Amino acid sequence: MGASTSRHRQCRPRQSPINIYTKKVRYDSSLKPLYIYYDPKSSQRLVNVGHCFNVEFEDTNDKSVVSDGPLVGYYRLRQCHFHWGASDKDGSEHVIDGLEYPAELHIVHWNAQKYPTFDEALEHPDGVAVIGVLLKIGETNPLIQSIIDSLDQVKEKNKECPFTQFDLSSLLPNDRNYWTYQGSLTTTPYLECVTWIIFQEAIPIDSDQLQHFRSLHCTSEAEDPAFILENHRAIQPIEARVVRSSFK
Ligand SMILES: COc1ccc([C@H]2OC(=S)NC2=O)c(OC)c1
Ligand SMILES: [Zn+2]
Repeated sequence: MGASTSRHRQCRPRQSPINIYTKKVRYDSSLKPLYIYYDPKSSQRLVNVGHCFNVEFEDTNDKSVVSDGPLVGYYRLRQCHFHWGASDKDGSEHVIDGLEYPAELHIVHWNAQKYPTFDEALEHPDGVAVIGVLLKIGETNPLIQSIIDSLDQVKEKNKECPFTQFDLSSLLPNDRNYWTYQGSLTTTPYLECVTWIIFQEAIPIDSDQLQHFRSLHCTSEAEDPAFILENHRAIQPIEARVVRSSFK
């Protein structure tokens, strides 16, 4: 390989999302059950960030955290958001044995035990922990409906509104079996700072609720309106990584 190509060939060995090929997953008996506690008083606001909407939480204290599982120490809850597709046929970022789900919830936490700020944590391989929850078409989800009922207040990019007393833990699946692997953020700058924890069990959302996500604007009030029809990244090469499971 010529010097010029080697200089330009970017080495990014741990990009996300990936296809989780369950036949190649390795059960790891040393993986502990996850400890997850989210205080509804931590939720603060709903923000349209242009490519999606975030529910943002107070992360100046340790009231809402995840620990154990594959993690060392505790990670503080910062925000959650969804990824979806232009139709119900696709939309999730992670794919299971080639099966795409219609959407995926990301719950973003950072290693506040080791790093002083979220922005600093983004710069380290153990800085961030994201819980991924797959969504499947099913009955109306009342928790997601509580978000949708406020989406009209953040229709345009950069708009935000108060969003308090949100019980995020009620969105988690009952079954806590999970897959875990080392990966990255799934939007630019794709920083390789994420320990991924993907639940095996999907949670329900109905088709009309998904359609509300697609009605959000990726444009500000001052611009001609355009919609966030989809915001999921294509799967990336697994490279030398192995996905571990907490279950046989
Ligand atoms: C500032 O906080 C965040 C949170 C998430 C992401 C993306 O990575 C994952 S995971 N989902 C995404 O949309 C991000 O990308 C720069 C920054
Ligand atoms: Zn995400």
